[in-house]
Amino acid sequence: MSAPAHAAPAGVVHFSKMHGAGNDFVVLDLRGGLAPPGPELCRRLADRHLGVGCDQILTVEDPLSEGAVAAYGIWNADGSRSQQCGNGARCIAAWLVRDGAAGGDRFRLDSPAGRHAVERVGEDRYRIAMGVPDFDPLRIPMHGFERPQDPYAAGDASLPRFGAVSMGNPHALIEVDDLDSVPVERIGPALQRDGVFPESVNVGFAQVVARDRVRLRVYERGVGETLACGSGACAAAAVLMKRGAIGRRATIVLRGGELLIEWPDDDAPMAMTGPTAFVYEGEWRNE
Ligand SMILES: N[C@@H](CCC[C@H](N)C(=O)O)C(=O)O
Repeated sequence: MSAPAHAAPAGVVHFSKMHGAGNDFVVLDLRGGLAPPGPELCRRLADRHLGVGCDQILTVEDPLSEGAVAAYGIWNADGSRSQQCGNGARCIAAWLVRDGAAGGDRFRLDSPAGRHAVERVGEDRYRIAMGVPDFDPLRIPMHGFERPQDPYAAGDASLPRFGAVSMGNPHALIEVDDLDSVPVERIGPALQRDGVFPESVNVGFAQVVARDRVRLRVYERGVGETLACGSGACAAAAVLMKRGAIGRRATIVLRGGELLIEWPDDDAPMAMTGPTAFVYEGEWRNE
């Protein structure tokens, strides 16, 4: 058995560079019980000038539950951990299919947020069951709106421009009229620092274009604005669908690509379908 990724033999770490709709990843194979990378190694790998460069580091790990083909872990570019990564889930699925470990076009994956049913629906396209969106402020977590009579907790339409939801990770959504003029770089970090979200938050800005089409930008926790955020697309769809602003099947248009989100009803798991891409294979010298 080889040594942990952050103490690899001769300081060499093999990785796959991938992206899903422009959200890019360094993928490390830690199956066989290899130790995960520490925050410092994640920051160095993610550095776009001095490292490989990516939004997230994803680890392929041994399954956590019976029937799953593998589990995956998620680290943001700043070294912090996350519980959910929609674009990452599709890329891990594609990685496992290429590896031969998936065993077919339908399989199950374990993530820190739970188990996901995966379906390969095209050469490089995957559909992932992303779980049931959770609007309970205590579980997002989001302070200040915990009482059941609060309009937010009740899912009331009286707060039409703001919403928050957990997709396993925390998301806030602000609906805007003109996405291109939103000061994403100012509002995103300000909301993340706000004590309302004790574990910080991924901040989405959505412009509804039609009942089945939404433009979205996301200022991600632990990264900054990315070209796409899969869980952010699900979160935006969840807030807008629950409010009735869009239908239950919608295309979310992100800066790096499009994701199809389907949520038949409030109690059903949400499904996200989108692209994956291998960019290159590499070796990182951990010196
Ligand atoms: N880009 C991801 C989300 C990655 C984690 C996020 N930044 C967090 O800290 O929760 C996606 O595609 O969902």
